[in-house]
Amino acid sequence: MTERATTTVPEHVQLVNDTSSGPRPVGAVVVVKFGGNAMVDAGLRRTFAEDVVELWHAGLRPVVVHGGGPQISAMLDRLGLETRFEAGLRVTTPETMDVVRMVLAGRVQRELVGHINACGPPFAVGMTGEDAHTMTAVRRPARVDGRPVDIGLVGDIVGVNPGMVHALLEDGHIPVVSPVARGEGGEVYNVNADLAASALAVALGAERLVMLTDVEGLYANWPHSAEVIGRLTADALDGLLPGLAGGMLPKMEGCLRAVRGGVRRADVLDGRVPHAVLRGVLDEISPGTTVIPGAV
Ligand SMILES: Nc1ncnc2c1ncn2[C@@H]1O[C@H](COP(=O)(O)OP(=O)(O)O)[C@@H](O)[C@H]1O
Ligand SMILES: CC(=O)N[C@@H](CCC(=O)OP(=O)(O)O)C(=O)O
Repeated sequence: MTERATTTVPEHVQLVNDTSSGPRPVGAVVVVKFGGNAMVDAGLRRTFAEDVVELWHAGLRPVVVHGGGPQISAMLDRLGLETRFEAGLRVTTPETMDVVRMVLAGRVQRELVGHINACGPPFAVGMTGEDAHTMTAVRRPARVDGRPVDIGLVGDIVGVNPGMVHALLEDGHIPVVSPVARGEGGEVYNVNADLAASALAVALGAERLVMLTDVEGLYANWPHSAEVIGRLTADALDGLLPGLAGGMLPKMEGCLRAVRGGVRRADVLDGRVPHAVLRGVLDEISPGTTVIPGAV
């Protein structure tokens, strides 16, 4: 039998027992999706981090899922690789997947963790859906004008194991999750961040899902009008989905899946407004689009 190795800590190394955030009872979980378009402004990234920390101090347990579409496209452009979207999802070749993972986990997530930790405690911990097998995905089939199209390594989440996220919350941390998932056979998938946030919210039994984006909310008859739909039920949204396009399609599909999966309320908020998260979560009436469960 092999003996378990023990670690001897040299005297000059101080063991830091960080009790400043520390384990504490887990309050209502709020999953906040921070969209790549709202993230391009450095000032907004800072106020977003302040808000997330403020939510934690208010007794809530925020979990951040971040996007990074514009940042991925900029890197693909620098590398001379093509950017193409179908039904709001990036066509992902194996080469694209490498860039997606590098930008999301190596850059966007790192910066966000740094911003939150500059405002903490509490302190943020970054992870991707691959870590601890948190998110499992299969290849997502896509149809354009009724015809099947190959969008490559785009994943649809089929399983969420929220244990690691719960553990971080219980230890007083703010998890920051990149939307990359693992396939059953170990392959890696690019998951739209709205759909990743939605799946995680359901698995965590979150009270709220908040999606920050670069418009005021869901517009009726977009792009012909910019009239925000303030509040709508899951069934009403279901009826609207086939008429939606672009980035709003996965976002609203994510809201629908969340409220149908038990989340009490999903909001799409204008992330260009400073402190949109704090206002949106703490105020009963949010300025964007609110989706609630139920019939029309
Ligand atoms: N009905 C709609 N209402 C509002 N925005 C829409 C609508 N349909 C498409 N869009 C587009 O969706 C975009 C938001 O989605 P996306 O670019 O994926 O943002 P994010 O990076 O925040 O996820 C808006 O900037 C807008 O161009
Ligand atoms: C499959 C798919 O489209 N994945 C997205 C993941 C990032 C994302 O969703 O970022 P935003 O929230 O900023 O749009 C992408 O590659 O752009």
